[in-house]
This record gives sequence, structure tokens and C-alpha cells, in this order.
Amino acid sequence: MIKGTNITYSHKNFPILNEINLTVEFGEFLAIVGPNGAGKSTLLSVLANEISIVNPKDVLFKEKEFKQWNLKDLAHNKAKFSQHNPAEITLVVKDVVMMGRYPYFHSTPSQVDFLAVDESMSETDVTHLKDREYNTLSGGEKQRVHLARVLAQLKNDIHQKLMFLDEPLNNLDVKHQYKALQTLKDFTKKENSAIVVMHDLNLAAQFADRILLMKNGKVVSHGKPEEVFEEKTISDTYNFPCAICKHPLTKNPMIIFGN
Ligand SMILES: Nc1ncnc2c1ncn2[C@@H]1O[C@H](COP(=O)(O)OP(=O)(O)OP(=O)(O)O)[C@@H](O)[C@H]1O
Repeated sequence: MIKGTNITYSHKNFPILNEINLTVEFGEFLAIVGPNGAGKSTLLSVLANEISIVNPKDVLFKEKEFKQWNLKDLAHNKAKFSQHNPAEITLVVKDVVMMGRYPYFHSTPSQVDFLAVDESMSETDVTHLKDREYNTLSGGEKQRVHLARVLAQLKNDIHQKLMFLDEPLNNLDVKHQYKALQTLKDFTKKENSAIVVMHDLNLAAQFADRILLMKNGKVVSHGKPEEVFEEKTISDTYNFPCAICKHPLTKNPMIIFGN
């Protein structure tokens, strides 16, 4: 689906990413984790073609460089949920979600676009807010509106799509964190893929197929949750003690930080 080879990136001579290799397969949910400043968001931006790298051949999406893609096709095949959105958007909620459909129509949305918006608002539980001014929403509600917008962008008949999400769980309460992750899991079960930057290691262990653990712009470990979530690796990477046991219900690794 997407392949990164020796991805190296510096900003004004400040090295941020150092020879990162990764492959995300069709149907895979990859969680990128690691301490603050590890380079997670930068890596996601490089993979999503938001930041240019010296050698564009280092990132191949569906075996093509991004510059080989038609922009409209690209917008139908991949979407990104960003950590930072404009503070002010003077639209009502359903129109913000409709922004995700802009790659599909010129001036007037079709029934298909309205349906995609309705479905996405239902998936992130914002249907009851659809006529509210976006600017009056709470932080978590705004976050769910943007998630709906990104989901709406990829509602089409194309197979094997890719969603990038940078800390999508910020500001969400527990129920909505689980609902968002379940929606992403359902998306990946249909041969689509998701690359998600997240801080909650236990949620990553529960939902991700594979984990990419980063520190100082490098990959520390990459593999299944039970391979990556190992006591010494995690406490060394975060420079904080932890214990790891099996979750009593899910049997996934459960990380408990602190002494
Ligand atoms: N435009 C920039 N100019 C200078 N330094 C930058 C720039 N962008 C990122 N950095 C630095 O690169 C490093 C990686 O940043 P990045 O945002 O990718 O980390 P992160 O792992 O996503 O962190 P966090 O968990 O705090 O969101 C940080 O030290 C950051 O300060």
C-alpha cells in the first residue's frame, strides 16, 4: 500500500527523521507511537505527501511516487486528519463535513455526497450537531466533525484506500475514543489501511495490527503489539518505568506506567 525507504528529513540542518523504513500493507492498521518530539507527526506528513523530501522515490503509494498521481485520484485514495485545524470556520457542521466531498463535485453536491456526509456524521456521532455553528462546538465535538470530514472524503467505490490520522483521539471522551478506533478498524477490515499517530499505548495495543515505536527521529521497534511492547524497550524509550502484563479481557499487552 505504502512503502518508505530510508526516509531522512531535516529542517534547516536540524535532523528530524533518520533513515526510516516501513511498509504498510492493505488492510493494516499501523499505530505510530513514541515520546514527544520523536518525529511521529513529521513522518506522517512525509508519508502523506505534505512535506517534500530530497528523494521523492523514497515514498511509494500503491507503487507510484506521489508526483505520478493525478491530484483528484489521490484525494479519492488517501486522506489525512491533522492535529491542527483552523481555529475559526464560519460554517455549520454539515458544511464542514461536506468539505471532505470537495474532490467530488464542482459547485453542487450530489445525493451521493449528501449520503456520504450523513453516514460520516453518524459514524462520529455528530448528526445531532449538524446545523450548529462549528465555532460554537466544544474541543471534542470539533475533533469529531473533522474526523467525519476525513471519513466523508474516502467514501467511494475505490479499493484499498489509506487514511493518515495525527492524534485523532485528542479531546475525545472514552466512549468516543473507542467509537473512533472501531470506525477505523472497520475501515481497515475492508482492505483499506490506516496510519495513526497516537499516545495511548494500551489503545494502540488493542486496535493496531502493527506498531512503529520511534525516538529521536529513528525507529526503535516495529512489529506486532506483543513484539514491540516489551518492558525494557518501552521504559528505555520513554525514560520512565513501566510494567507490562496481559489485558485480562482482550489478552493484548497492557502497559502500566510508574513504579
Ligand atoms: N518546522 C520545524 N522547525 C524546527 N523544528 C521542527 C519543525 N518541525 C518539527 N520540528 C522538530 O522536530 C522534532 C519532531 O517533531 P514532531 O512534531 O514530528 O514530533 P512528534 O513525535 O509528533 O511529537 P509530539 O508527540 O510532541 O506531537 C521535534 O523536536 C520538533 O521540535
